[in-house]
Formats: sequence, structure tokens, C-alpha cells
Amino acid sequence: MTSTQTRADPILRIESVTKSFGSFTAVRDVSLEVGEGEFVTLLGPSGCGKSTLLRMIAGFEQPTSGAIRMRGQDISQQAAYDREIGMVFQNLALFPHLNVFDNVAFGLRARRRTEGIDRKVREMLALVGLEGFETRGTAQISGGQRQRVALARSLVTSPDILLLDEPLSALDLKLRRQLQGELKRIQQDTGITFIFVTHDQEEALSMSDRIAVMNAGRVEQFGSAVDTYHRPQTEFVARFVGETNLLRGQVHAADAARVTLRLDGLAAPVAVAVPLPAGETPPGQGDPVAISVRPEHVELGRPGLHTCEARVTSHSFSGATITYALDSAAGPLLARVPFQPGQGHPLPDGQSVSAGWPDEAVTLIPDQPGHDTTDKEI
Ligand SMILES: Nc1ncnc2c1ncn2[C@@H]1O[C@H](COP(=O)(O)OP(=O)(O)OP(=O)(O)O)[C@@H](O)[C@H]1O
Repeated sequence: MTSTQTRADPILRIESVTKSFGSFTAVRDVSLEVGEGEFVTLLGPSGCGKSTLLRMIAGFEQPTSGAIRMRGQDISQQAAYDREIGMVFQNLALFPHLNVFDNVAFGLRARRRTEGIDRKVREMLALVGLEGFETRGTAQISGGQRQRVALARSLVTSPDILLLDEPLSALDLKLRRQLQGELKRIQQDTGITFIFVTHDQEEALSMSDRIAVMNAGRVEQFGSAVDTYHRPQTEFVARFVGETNLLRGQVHAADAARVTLRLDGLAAPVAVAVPLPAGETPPGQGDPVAISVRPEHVELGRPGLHTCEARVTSHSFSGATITYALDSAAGPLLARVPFQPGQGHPLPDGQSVSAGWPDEAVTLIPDQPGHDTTDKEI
């Protein structure tokens, strides 16, 4: 611990960081705290500023304003090689003229380490499952194995933080899913703080302790994977992280415990009771709001729910579930329902059904006037 560090200091604190390139602002007023040993993911569409933020943490770019602190110390102006931060890139940049062992040993030799290189490199190769590959050239191993070498090469110098910029995006889906699990295991085994960049929401949900969802240079929400999916705070987050139904309406009544809404478009006014998040001020009567209901929480033909009449317009079968596209008075709806063997055939197009959802499946999203709700692009 240094003289400027206190026990409460997180390993990384980003304070109101903005980065502009000429008149274009790539990262806007971002503040984040990352705890020791956390797996944090920056998630967002192409061009939202994820890599720029990561490059500022690494020291390859300087913030235009704001500060980046590591254990309390401002590192914003410190050179990249003076930071105890490793980085794994999307394009691996392994040294083609060096074999696997020498690629992994590179960082130790560059730091003029002379002792324990052999032991440390073999330890790293065992960690990433590449024992026995020491003398292979980088052209004699697969894409997934190359990515493991890149990871071992970044971990060998025992960085305090490892930054990973879309390290799995060049791999096919099956290998990608396998390496996601391995990366998570390696992060837990080593206890190193990981900051991972991806535009793949499933990847982010399956690996992260916390996710920072970015849109147009800003962090829209920073929270656990479960909250990001089940409690989106903005329309952008609700749409970008998974599929959702966004229904609009006005506040009918609100108190500290509940908010009741009337949804637009329904002939008979239907009230939807929504529990208000703790500590939040209730919205006023007549305020415009939206609700998010995930397709898997929309149930068809079940009595006792808040329902609206709907008509099937199409369906897609995916083995365990069927996703119905529905036309309802409240707008288009998606319903994803389990499909049991022996259940017969899916509901035909044109079939009338009542669609409903339980109270606890509803997330209230306050109206955000002028807010950018850029659609997801993956
Ligand atoms: N050196 C630069 N000069 C000018 N503009 C830049 C520079 N670096 C990044 N940008 C712009 O900043 C914006 C954010 O880029 P960034 O690479 O951070 O996005 P990203 O979210 O990582 O996207 P992707 O997922 O496509 O890599 C983009 O519009 C990009 O064109």
C-alpha cells in the first residue's frame, strides 16, 4: 500500500473521464469503480467508446479531462509500460518468429527477469491448457490455441489488472463458448481483476460480475449481470441486453410502494401494478413511462394475470421454446413459451389469444426525453 492509498480505494477508479478526438467525443463523462478481483465487462454496440476507454486505462490514450486512479493514485499521465496492467487484443499480435514458450516468456525477458522464467512460463501454459506445446511455432497451432498463448503471455508478468479487448470475437461460436468458461475459471484461479470488452450480450451476461453498458460514449448502467438483464434502467439497456417488449403508458397512481400505469392503446384501461425500486421517488400522475417485459415472461391464455387481447402473427420454433410474434392493442409483443413434447402443434397464425405477465416481471423505465435509444447493432 502506498502513502496515498487508503483501504477503501478500489483497484481502479475512473473519474468523469471524457475523450475527444478533435470535435468528436468518443467517451463522455464516464465514472466507474472496479473492485479488486472483479470481472467487469464494458458492453455496447460498435463505436460506443469501449476500446477508447480501455486504451485510456492501458495508457495508450490520455483522457481529455477527468482522472484514472489505480489504488487511489492518479495514473492518467503515467506511461503504459509503468502501469501494472496487461492487455489482450482482438488481433493477437503474437510474435510469428518465436515459438509458444518464447512468446509467453517475452514479457519476463523484456523486464530483464533472469530467474524462474522456465517455471513461470510452464505454470502459465498449464493454466491455459497448453502443456506440451512449448516448441510449436505460432503457425502450427489453432486459432483457439493462439488466443490461449496470448492470454498466457499477458498473465505471465502477474499484472494487477488484465484488459481484454474482444479477445474471442475471431473464434467460431463453439470454441468461443468453451473459452468463455475457461477465461472465467482462469480469472477466478488467479484472482486478477479483468476488464473485458465485448459487443456480445450473452458473453457479457455469462462471464461478468458487473457489466457497464455503454451507448454513444456514456455508461448507461453499471451493475450485476442479473440486474442488467432483469432491471434495465433505460430503454437502450432493455433493448440491447436481450430481447424485450417495451410498452408505453402513463402513470395512473403512485406511492412509495407501488406504481400503477395505464398502457397506451388498450380499449379498456388496464392498470399494471409495478413495484417501485427502493429509494426511488414515485413518478407523478400522468407522467409518461415505459415498461419492459421480457418475452419469456409473457404467458398466453393464463387466467389471473394482467392481460391484453392479442393475435398471433408468426412463430419460430427453437427446440425447447416457441417464440410467438403477436399483435396486441398495446403494440407488437413477443412471447417465448416452453414447448413440451406431446403438446401438439404451435398456435396457428391469426389465432386470438390473451397475453399477460405477472407483476414481478415488469420493469418500470422512466421517460427519458431526447434520450438516444440507438438500436442494437451486433
Ligand atoms: N484515434 C481516433 N481518432 C478519431 N476518432 C477515433 C479515434 N479512435 C476512436 N475514434 C472514434 O471513437 C468512436 C469510439 O471508438 P471505439 O473504438 O472506442 O469504439 P468501440 O465501442 O470499441 O467499437 P468496436 O466495438 O467497433 O471496436 C468511434 O466513432 C471511432 O471512430
